[in-house]
Amino acid sequence: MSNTVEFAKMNGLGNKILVVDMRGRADRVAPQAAIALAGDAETAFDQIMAIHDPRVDGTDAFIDILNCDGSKAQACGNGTRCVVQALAAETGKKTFTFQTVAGILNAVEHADGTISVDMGRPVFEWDRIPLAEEFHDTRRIELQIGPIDDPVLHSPSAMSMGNPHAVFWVDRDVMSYDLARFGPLLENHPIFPERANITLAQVTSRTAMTTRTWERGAGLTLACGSAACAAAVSGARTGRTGRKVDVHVASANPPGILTIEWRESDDHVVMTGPAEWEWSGMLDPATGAWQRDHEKPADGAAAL
Ligand SMILES: N[C@@H](CCC[C@H](N)C(=O)O)C(=O)O
Repeated sequence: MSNTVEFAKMNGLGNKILVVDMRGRADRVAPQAAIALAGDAETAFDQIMAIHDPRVDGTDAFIDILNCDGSKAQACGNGTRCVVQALAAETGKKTFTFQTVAGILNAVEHADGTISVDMGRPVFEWDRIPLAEEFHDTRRIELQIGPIDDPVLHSPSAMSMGNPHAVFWVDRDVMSYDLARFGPLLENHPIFPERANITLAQVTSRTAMTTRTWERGAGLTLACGSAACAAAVSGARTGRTGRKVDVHVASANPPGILTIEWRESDDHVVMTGPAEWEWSGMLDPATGAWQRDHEKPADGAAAL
């Protein structure tokens, strides 16, 4: 293979991530390369996190995020934790500042290996989420699915965490809903002009909830970090929870929790959770051709 770059296959609670090192280059991972990598069982991923040279002073990198359908995403919480783990292993640094199309993100790797990402401020205005119609109060928008007089899901909270989210509040186990069927209909509903990530959330206490997400551009994934942030913020915003919540991601594998705090002091949302390196290799960002390199290092640390 010519024209190759290093990449790492990683995951955040099972959310499949390819961290691709595009530093020192002017091109980007081509959407057709992403689609080819997504279609191969070994490199199948939910998001690519492409690390580019910094574009503004004071940042460590610009991160370009692609979904497995080749579309761009503005935010990816689980993927950002993977980038932090990979760069921390490479550099020994513990704190990072990244630029994404949605803005600047600060992140830190803690001594226990968990990673916190400051995901920024949530956005609630209907035209900035964006929604196609004016809603004065986006804590509960008019949208339902199923029989008109007995909807299966209805009245989600809508918001942007850099990317658009709708959170449906449910009383039953989130795994008991046919999200594979409803997800695509809701993701592509005309109310969401840029599509949306669709989450089911069951609140279990003032400090805990369980979620499951159909991701825009990726479908059913094992975990979604920005959706966990959206669910936690929407829980607090609608009075269902306090501002610090343990989000149990129902389908996560390995099982796990994301702790989300919507800080009163500065309105920022901080997500804390794990990241895991699986293996590394080289890929061609134009075509998606790839080959595997390293086996897992003894200390389990990420390696690009
Ligand atoms: N898995 C991600 C979310 C990725 C982006 C999303 N599919 C979108 O298009 O907005 C996460 O952990 O946040």
